[in-house]
Amino acid sequence: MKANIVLLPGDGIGPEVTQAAKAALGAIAKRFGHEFAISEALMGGAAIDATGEPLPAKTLAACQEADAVFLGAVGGPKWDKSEKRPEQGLLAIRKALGLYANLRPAVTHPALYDASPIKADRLEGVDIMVVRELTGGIYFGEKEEGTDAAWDRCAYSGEEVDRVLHQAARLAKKRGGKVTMVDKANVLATSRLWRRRTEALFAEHYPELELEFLLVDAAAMHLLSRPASFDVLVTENLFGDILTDEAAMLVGSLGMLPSASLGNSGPGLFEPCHGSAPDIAGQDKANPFAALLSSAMLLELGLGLTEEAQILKEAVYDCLTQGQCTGDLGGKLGTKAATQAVLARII
Ligand SMILES: NC(=O)C1=CN([C@@H]2O[C@H](COP(=O)(O)OP(=O)(O)OC[C@H]3O[C@@H](n4cnc5c(N)ncnc54)[C@H](O)[C@@H]3O)[C@@H](O)[C@H]2O)C=CC1
Ligand SMILES: CC(C)CC(=O)C(=O)O
Ligand SMILES: [Mg+2]
Repeated sequence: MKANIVLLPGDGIGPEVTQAAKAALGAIAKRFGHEFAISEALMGGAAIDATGEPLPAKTLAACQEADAVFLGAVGGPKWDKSEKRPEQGLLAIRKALGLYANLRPAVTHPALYDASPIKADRLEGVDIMVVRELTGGIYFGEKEEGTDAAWDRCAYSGEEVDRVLHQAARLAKKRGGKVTMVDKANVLATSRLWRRRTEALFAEHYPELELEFLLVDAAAMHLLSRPASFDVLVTENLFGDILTDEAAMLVGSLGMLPSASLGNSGPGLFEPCHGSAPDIAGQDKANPFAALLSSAMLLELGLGLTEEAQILKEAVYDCLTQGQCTGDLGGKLGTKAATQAVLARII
């Protein structure tokens, strides 16, 4: 097949892990005879430096015309005090492409049990699909920032809630048949909206699914004490952001968590859950597997190439089984060598 893929390397370790993704997509294309036109565009801090904007119009236009988009990571101390922030570009592209559902799978693997701070017996069989609402809530509300006071508005419409709930329910039907909805309904009005919409929507459309409600503080605890009891976890933007970094440590490292951001039409955006990791940037230390697993999601969910995605995932997991991984997982390989180990299993 022919596909137009746009890469947004971004900042910090973003370009390092994007190189890994590019190499893997190239290797898959070669093995299966696909023609992937892979191009790169400016995004985040790199784009601010070059153009003054975190998401230049040219970049957005290229993404809108693409079949799929891959993003490394954006941000870093260099831009933390600047008027325009790299992260604004990330929020803007998610909004512009209508990517309201962010799928973040957290799946444990026996080869990584030692890398997790959680006891191995709790990690057996953990396979959680977090569905994070991505274009609403407090990240997108009005804000005011004064020297002595500041506020952020958190707002959701029923429609915004329903569409991501449908996405979560459809996934649960194909998986273990359970949905956990996480909110703070004992305090927040928006959470009470989420709860009412969830009760009504599941009663009407998905009565066959098991439905669980958890308050977010307790959910953070249950994720560690009984992670294997979760199937699909659906939640609002802020809670999903936080809980998925926690879930990454069930797997063993933030460098292991991939994601797919999807809307109703147009290209999906595929990105590791981690940030630009300034503390290890430029040192060949970044774990490229979250980026490679995000590339597998791009192949499967972005381009419909299921077999190709499976080959890439198996290559990553085989490396893990053989201990061929980066330092965050207890391995000895650098980013480039870990990527090569995966590529050697694809060709
Ligand atoms: N999607 C994105 O572009 C995101 C961007 N950010 C931005 O990234 C910058 C740094 O944020 P932090 O809070 O430090 O979060 P971070 O996710 O960049 O790093 C947190 C910790 O995890 C480690 N880590 C992250 N990815 C890793 C990988 N692939 N391999 C090995 N270790 C890895 C880092 O070294 C660091 O110790 C900030 O500017 C933040 O706004 C943060 C999260 C997501
Ligand atoms: C700019 C932030 C919302 C990025 C982030 O932490 C994430 O998407 O996980
Ligand atoms: Mg995050």
